[in-house]
Amino acid sequence: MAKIELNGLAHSYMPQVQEPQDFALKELNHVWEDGGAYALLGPSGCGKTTLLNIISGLLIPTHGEILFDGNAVTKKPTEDRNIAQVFQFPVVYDTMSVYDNLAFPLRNRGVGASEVDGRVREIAELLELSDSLKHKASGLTADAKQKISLGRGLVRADVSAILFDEPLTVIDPHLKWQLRSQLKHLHKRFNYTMVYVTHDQTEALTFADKVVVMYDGAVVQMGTPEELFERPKHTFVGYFIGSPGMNVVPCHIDGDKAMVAGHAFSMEKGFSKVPEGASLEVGIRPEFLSLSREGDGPAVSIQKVEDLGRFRVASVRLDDHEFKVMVGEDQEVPTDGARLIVDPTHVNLYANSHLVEED
Ligand SMILES: Nc1ncnc2c1ncn2[C@@H]1O[C@H](COP(=O)(O)OP(=O)(O)OP(=O)(O)O)[C@@H](O)[C@H]1O
Repeated sequence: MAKIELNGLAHSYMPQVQEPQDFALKELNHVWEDGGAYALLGPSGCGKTTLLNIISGLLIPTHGEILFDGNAVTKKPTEDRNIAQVFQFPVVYDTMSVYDNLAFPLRNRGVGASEVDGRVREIAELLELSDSLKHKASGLTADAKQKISLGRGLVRADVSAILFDEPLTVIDPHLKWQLRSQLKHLHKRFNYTMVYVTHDQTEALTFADKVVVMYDGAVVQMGTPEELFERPKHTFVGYFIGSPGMNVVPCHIDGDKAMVAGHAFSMEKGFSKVPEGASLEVGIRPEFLSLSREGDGPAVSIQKVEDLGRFRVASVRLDDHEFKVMVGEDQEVPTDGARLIVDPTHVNLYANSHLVEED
C-alpha cells in the first residue's frame, strides 16, 4: 500500500479563477500515511468527491500535485494508479457467480489460481459471503451485491490504496453497522491505505483512524475521533461532530473568563493570542454542561427536555442564547431555579470560527 501526499492541491471547475470562492477545493497540504484509514467527512457540496476524484485520477487538479510513495501521479490516468474503488452503488457482473466476481480483479492481473482461491475464500469469509460463492450475482439483494463490490475492492493486496465513495448508502441500517465493523477489522488485518468518503459522522468515526473534516471546499480539521470531539479546531467541526453538536455562542474575554451576555464562564487558562478585532465565540459541548439548583452558575430557564434513551437533552435559555445540556438518566432537571454549571476545562475559544490556542 502507499503513502499519499497532497502538495498544494486545489481545484476549480471554472475555466478562469478569480477569487478564493471559485475553488471547489481550496489549497490542501497533507500526508496520509501508508496503512492509514482516512474518512473524508462533510456536508453535501463541501468538496469530498472532488478530492477523491483527484486521488483516483478522474480529475486533474488546477494546482498542486499528488504523490503515491513519493512518485507523482497527478496526471496519470486511473488505470495507471493501481487503486481499487468502491462506489455508492454495486458494480458487479450479474451473469457471473459471486466467486467469479470476487476473483475477477485478481485474475485480471494474472494471479495464479491457487492464490486467487485462497484470497477469494478469505475475503468471502470476512464479509460473510462464503455460503453464496456459487450463486449467480443476478439473484442477490442490493445489500449482498454491495458486499460483493466491497469484496472486489478489498481482494487485491497489492493496490496503492482503496477508495470508497459512500459505499454503505444503499445498505440496510442493521447490515450497515455490521459492515462498518467488518471494514475496520479488515483494515486492521491487512493494513490497507483507505480513503472513505461519507457525510455520516457515525460511519466516519467508527471506520477511520483519522477523520478529515471538510467544509466549504477546505479541510477544517484532520484528527482522531477523540481530537475532533475534545478540541474542534473550527466551530463547524463542533457543530457537525457530536449529537447534539457543540454549543457555540458569542462572547468577549475578560482575563481568564469568557463573558456571555454579562455572565462569566471560567476557562482556567489564558488566551494572549486572540487576534485583534476578531469575532469571538465560546464552544462548549453539551456533555460538559450540567444543571443544578446550587452553585454560582448563571440562572437559566428550561425550554424543553428530550429523552434520547440513555440520556436526556435539556434546551436551556440564558438571555438570548440557547444551550443544549446532556443530562444522565439518573440526574434531575430542576424545573425552577436552574443554574448552568460549566466544566471550565472543556471551554474552547474561537476567533472568526477558528480555535484560539491557549497559553
Ligand atoms: N463537474 C462539476 N462542474 C462544476 N462544478 C462542480 C462539478 N462537480 C462538483 N462541482 C461543484 O463543486 C463543489 C464540490 O462538489 P463535490 O461533489 O466535490 O462535493 P461533495 O462534498 O462530494 O458533495 P456530495 O456529498 O453531495 O457528493 C460543489 O459546489 C459542486 O456544485
